[in-house]
Amino acid sequence: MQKDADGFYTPVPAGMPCPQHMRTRSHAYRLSGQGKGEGEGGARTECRGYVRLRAVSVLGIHPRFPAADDNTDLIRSTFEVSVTLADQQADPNSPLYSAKTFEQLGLHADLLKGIYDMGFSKPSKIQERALPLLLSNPPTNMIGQSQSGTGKTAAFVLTMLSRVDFTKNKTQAICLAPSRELARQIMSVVVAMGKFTPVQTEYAIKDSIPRGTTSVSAHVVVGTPGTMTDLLRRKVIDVSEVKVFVLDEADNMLDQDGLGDQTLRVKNMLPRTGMQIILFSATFPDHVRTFAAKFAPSANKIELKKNEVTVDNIRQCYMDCKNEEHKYDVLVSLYHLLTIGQSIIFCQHRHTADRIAQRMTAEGHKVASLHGAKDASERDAIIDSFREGREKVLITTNVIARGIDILQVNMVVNYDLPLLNERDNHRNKSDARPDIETYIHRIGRTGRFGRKGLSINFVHNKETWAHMEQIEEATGRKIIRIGTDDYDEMEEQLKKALK
Ligand SMILES: Nc1ncnc2c1ncn2[C@@H]1O[C@H](COP(=O)(O)OP(=O)(O)OP(=O)(O)O)[C@@H](O)[C@H]1O
Repeated sequence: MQKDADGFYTPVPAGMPCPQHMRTRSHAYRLSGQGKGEGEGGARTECRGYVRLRAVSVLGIHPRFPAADDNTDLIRSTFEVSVTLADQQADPNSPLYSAKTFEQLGLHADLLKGIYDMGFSKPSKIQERALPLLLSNPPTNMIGQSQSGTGKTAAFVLTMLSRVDFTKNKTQAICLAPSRELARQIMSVVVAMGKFTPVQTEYAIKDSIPRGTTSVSAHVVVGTPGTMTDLLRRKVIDVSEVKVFVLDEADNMLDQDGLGDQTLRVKNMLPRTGMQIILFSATFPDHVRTFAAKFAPSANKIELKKNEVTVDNIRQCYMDCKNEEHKYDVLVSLYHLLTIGQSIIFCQHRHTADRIAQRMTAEGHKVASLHGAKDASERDAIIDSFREGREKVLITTNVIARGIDILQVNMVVNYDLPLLNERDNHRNKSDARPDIETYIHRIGRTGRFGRKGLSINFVHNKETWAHMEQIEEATGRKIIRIGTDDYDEMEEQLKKALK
């Protein structure tokens, strides 16, 4: 296992023996088809790795998620991983479908090497459609929408890397994301895809650049809007040569009730002409679309219809809880199922996440909690530990609702359904409205790139019931009931969902 300067693990080359599982996203991709039940894959790669015997589950699901650092119960596995996404990538109705190869998309040979090294074999639909538009000259802005987990990151990372002139030691591409966790993840993709290029990278996230640094000239800078604004204001980054400006989770980044002001401030400090602006998200609600079109004028647009926004491989369920306290009991009764793969529990407030985590820990369960009130280094340690599979259950807030890509996550629980900002809601609780976009992003933390996933919503009163119905209507997807008192039924339903 190797750590680079930023604390990321260096990808293990395709086809190499695997000493440690789940160390990098790219590597994790190659591994995630291990065992049965993942016959849908397409990228054929193999791994002779270690399998944790203890991971055999009550559901009979194969030990797909080998983990952690203790080697005591690891045995050398001899079976091969063959992730055959081919079926889905061959289905024209799938968001993973493409009629083209990466070669046909006009990418530089060094980037092709990076892509194949990550275990990708064919583009997804968004990559096939967006890349030729993104790479054509003169550069044209892009507003791109595609379902969660369908490969948007690769589309904009390849564009940034394609447009950088590596002979110049100047910042040429800037990417903003709504959370430090997502910025770090995007950077890991830049590093992996740019492995065969001389790309230099830098973060613009809290505590990433030592005080006193006066100049950053890395080719690609990835960060969050607050820190980026600060660095640009202090002229630490010379932006005169910036050619590409990317907003991941663009609807969130442009939302006037969220990060919109800060993002606009960043844009106003970047070159006014000749800069390609790229906006990507799985959701673009109507109230942001108009602003997005102004922010990225004359953009090529790739849009989804409202009923296409969620993917079919995520089974959406709900559990009818008696009251707030019963939600906790139900969560605890689910614990065993939550730890078969990995799971993320979303709460509306930080204090709820902390309280649940403390209670569960006190009762002997192993869970982690992550939210924006924790300091930067603690946040990094928690998400890294979860990514590496050391923690199986992560209790969190909306801070990681978007973008986070951890293939082993097969369950998402909405302990609290997402609500629109309280300031948007009327004081009267019954006027609160569900945050449909956040719901779509939260459940999208599972079911990545064609994998199966399950989301469970806890409803416990008239309001939450009404919110769930509104979500059903807005997404055009049925949410199926799972009983809370019959453990066998619960298990049976979960088994069905993950099959
Ligand atoms: N062409 C490909 N072949 C195989 N795997 C791919 C391909 N493109 C992307 N992936 C993998 O699919 C997963 C999801 O990709 P990514 O995180 O870019 O999704 P996304 O569309 O940005 O999702 P979100 O909307 O949640 O941010 C990642 O693990 C990525 O490595």
